[in-house]
Amino acid sequence: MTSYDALLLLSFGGPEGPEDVIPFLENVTRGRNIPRERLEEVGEHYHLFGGVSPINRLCRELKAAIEADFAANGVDLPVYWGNRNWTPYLADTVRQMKADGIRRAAAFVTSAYSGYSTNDQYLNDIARAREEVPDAPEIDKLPVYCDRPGFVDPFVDAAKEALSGLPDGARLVFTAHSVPLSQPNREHYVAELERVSRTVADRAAPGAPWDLVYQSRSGPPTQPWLEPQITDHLEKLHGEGVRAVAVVPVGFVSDHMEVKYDLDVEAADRAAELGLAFARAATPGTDPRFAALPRHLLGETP
Ligand SMILES: CC1=C(CCC(=O)O)c2cc3nc(cc4[nH]c(cc5[nH]c(cc1n2)c(C)c5CCC(=O)O)c(CCC(=O)O)c4C)C(CCC(=O)O)=C3C
Ligand SMILES: [Fe+2]
Repeated sequence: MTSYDALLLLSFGGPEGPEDVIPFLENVTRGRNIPRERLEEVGEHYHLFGGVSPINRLCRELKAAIEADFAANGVDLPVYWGNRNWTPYLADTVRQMKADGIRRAAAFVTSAYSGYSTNDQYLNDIARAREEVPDAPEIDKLPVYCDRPGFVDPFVDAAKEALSGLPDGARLVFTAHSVPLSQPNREHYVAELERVSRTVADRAAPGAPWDLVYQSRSGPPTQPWLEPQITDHLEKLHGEGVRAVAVVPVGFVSDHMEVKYDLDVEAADRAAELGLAFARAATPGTDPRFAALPRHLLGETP
């Protein structure tokens, strides 16, 4: 079905113990203009969870789910996994692929959208890792998949499920990671987020109002980022008489720290203070429809 001889799962990486937290944050923010206080604050989020981000476990589970999907559908390709910011580092994975005789791999990235942070930076990661490995395998990133049923359908079900536990008239609030307004290709990222949010809203709660908001901003306060921030938005909705919100994290593929802290702790606490009923929709995670996406995308490659 394809001329690729491996699939590479490419992700962000996260700490797996308290001693990893600072070195991980240093890796993420190297060469970037992130205030020291923001780093200390984010470090605390990780320490609340024992210094362990869920993201590496989620990647191991997704890798296993993709392998199961391949096996069940007669796709005989090995699956490798590498990260940008923590072990297993991508360059080490590429070195292993080379040692195993892999010549040409397709990369499935744990980010569904166009834009710099969500696409271009992963292309840079691949280029940099390949430069570190003599005679490295070719690696092509699979296409942006935010509009694919394997990504959208699990969110539709999750949005319905979140709404089902809330009183009538609950507002659907879609959320994604904020980025600086100056970030290259930001307009593509935003256009896709709006499109996915509209699709999910139309299917989960036809005709009901919905909003797209942002979370997890960092950077200096003087630098403009995508807004509104979810916590400010919850206050605004409350002021308008909304009494319940279903938050749907369409910007992410799994329940990593930006979801487990910034939504399940920070946004949920703000909602509780306001007296807003709050439900957070699940992310695709290891949904079999999501785990089948790499196979579907590979099926379209020459
Ligand atoms: C668009 C986007 C995604 C979604 C696409 C994708 O999934 O890739 C994403 C995902 C993630 N971001 C993550 C963690 C962090 N991101 C940071 C910083 C930043 N993120 C940015 C954007 C995004 N980030 C930006 C513009 C910055 C500023 C610095 C820079 O321009 O790079 C910082 C530094 C501290 C802070 O400022 O928060 C941390 C620790 C984790 C891991 C979570 C875990 O451990 O479970 C994940 C999945
Ligand atoms: Fe981030």
